[in-house]
Amino acid sequence: MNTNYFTRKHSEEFELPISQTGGVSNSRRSGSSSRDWGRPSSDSDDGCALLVNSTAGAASYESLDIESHKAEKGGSGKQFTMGAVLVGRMRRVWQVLSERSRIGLWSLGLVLGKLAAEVVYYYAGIMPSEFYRVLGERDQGAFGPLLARCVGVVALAGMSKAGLEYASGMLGVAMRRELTRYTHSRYLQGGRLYAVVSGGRIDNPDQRIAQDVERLARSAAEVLTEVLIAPLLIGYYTVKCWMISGVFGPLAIYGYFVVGAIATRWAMAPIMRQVYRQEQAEGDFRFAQVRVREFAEAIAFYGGEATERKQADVALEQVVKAQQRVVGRQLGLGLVTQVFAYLGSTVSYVVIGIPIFMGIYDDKSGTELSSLISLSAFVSIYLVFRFSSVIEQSKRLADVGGYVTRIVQLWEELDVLDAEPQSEPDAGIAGQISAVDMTVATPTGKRLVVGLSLRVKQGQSLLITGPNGAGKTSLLRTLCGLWRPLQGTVQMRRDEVFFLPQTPYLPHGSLREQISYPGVWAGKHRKCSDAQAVQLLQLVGLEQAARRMGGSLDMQRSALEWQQRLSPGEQQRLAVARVLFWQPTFAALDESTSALDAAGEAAVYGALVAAGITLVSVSHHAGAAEFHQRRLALDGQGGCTLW
Ligand SMILES: Nc1ncnc2c1ncn2[C@@H]1O[C@H](COP(=O)(O)OP(=O)(O)OP(=O)(O)O)[C@@H](O)[C@H]1O
Repeated sequence: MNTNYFTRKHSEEFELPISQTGGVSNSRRSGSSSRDWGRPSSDSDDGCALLVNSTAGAASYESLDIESHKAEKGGSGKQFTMGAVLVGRMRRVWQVLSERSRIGLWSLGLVLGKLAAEVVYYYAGIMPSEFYRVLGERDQGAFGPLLARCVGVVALAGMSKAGLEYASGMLGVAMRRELTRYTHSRYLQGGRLYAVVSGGRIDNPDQRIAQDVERLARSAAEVLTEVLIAPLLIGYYTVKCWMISGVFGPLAIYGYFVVGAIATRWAMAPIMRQVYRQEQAEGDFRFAQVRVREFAEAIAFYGGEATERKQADVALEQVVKAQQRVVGRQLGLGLVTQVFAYLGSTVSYVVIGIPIFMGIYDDKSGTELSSLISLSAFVSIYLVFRFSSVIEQSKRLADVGGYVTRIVQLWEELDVLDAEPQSEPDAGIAGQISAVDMTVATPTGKRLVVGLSLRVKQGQSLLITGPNGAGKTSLLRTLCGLWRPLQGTVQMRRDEVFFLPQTPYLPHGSLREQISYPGVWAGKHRKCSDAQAVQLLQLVGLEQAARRMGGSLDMQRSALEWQQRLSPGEQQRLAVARVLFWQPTFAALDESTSALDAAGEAAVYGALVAAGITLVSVSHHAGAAEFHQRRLALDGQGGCTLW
């Protein structure tokens, strides 16, 4: 939530437009500035007027637009590159992970386990060379113990491999948990969720959190162990190779690796971009599926399945095309990595061939030479294998790069929001909501209410009316701090205003939790007692519905169940019970009783007023007027009348 939308001002700084007795209509006064609008009259200190200085308004909006553009560049503008930006983003992911000790422990355990396993693999690898020797020398006495050793080593190697897979899986899970928790802690706090979702600069944030993080964690856990262990093993096998084949062996293999690395780098670049796009298409596809599920009833009534199928197929095609592009780009990389891996065994024969043809092993017998060739082949093939494994990780690294980009982009967007100056949570004067010279506009820049000044004092409930699309909800959002005014200022105390949208929000939970949602409000943790719950349910006329649902206050139900088992009117009543529970100074009701019958609406408004809650309501129902002292009528042209 962009709480910086408020400018701190004291009430004495207000220069309010005239509000004559009986109200004032909008008056355009070309040529004068908002400061020329005169002083508040003695009996009324607020009013409503159209902004006159439209040039200033336009200039102000321009600057807002540029700001948001800058934010976009800073936030998600930098995308899927292989260069410094990606390295920086990967480092950031690592920082987040390394701050969590469990990740460090798992990684360390995995590296140690992998090293131990490598020792076992080494002994398994030199077995053929020993068999060559024992069989070549027809040493029957040594054959039995060698066979037993071989079975033991192979069993150990199998166990090591299975154990490592387990540890790598657990590391992936731990990484996922930490990355997701970190993202939650930044995304689900202080209005960030709304700002990201309504800002629209980050596609499918839910998919980034639910899917991309999981894929990143899984791939990264596998890549990580390979990459961490590679220098140790490469060093060890380089020395071994040197000892067997002299300096030419390692040199030949290192040269071979450099060529392979360059070819891989070249083949890898396009994949990351495609992985990023595939993830984006996956997110859109999933969103389409969720929407169809959410509106299943409406689609069934309309018989709209055929249209939905067409749209779902279109979304599927996007995913499939993106996936095909990824698979296509992987062909080139696969070719490079496979050729590199298979050519590796040939290189190993070159490595042993050089000292043999140079006559270095001329003194060896046939059996000794066979054993040496076998040992050398193992050592150099293993060295090549280590290099090719590093190169093969690049294939996974391309995926990791795509996932990292999507996740860190979301963090960067949150950084941008964090960097915006924040208003104090208690900005404003207790017991009033006020706006001065305020222009309300949609995020797309459409001006809905221009130059409005008003003050809602405690005990003076305000009813906002106007035709559809006039901007009533937008005005309420601005007064409650969800949107920033395009011009002018809004002052209110966030801990005084409780907002109820037209569509009630009933999350997973018990009836008690529904009443006391969000559980913490205005710095207070509160839980509804049994007696309170019964009283509130009576006040909003929900006793029967509660009985119908089993009468238990603590039975957990899914969000879908709440949606299905309570009618829209009953859901709205339950939401009103929440307001009565929290007893805020102000309740902002955005058509929150639109689904109630007339008697029910009167009863809940009566209960709210009796509880001493000042209402700022949007309603199309004539009956609502008697519960409000003041009225603001929007004309749909940017103007309004207050009386
Ligand atoms: N997030 C948004 N982005 C772009 N335009 C928006 C957004 N929210 C609202 N609008 C536009 O602003 C205008 C006013 O919408 P708003 O919901 O405030 O009207 P309203 O008076 O509450 O309408 P109704 O009586 O139908 O509820 C509409 O044209 C709407 O399309």
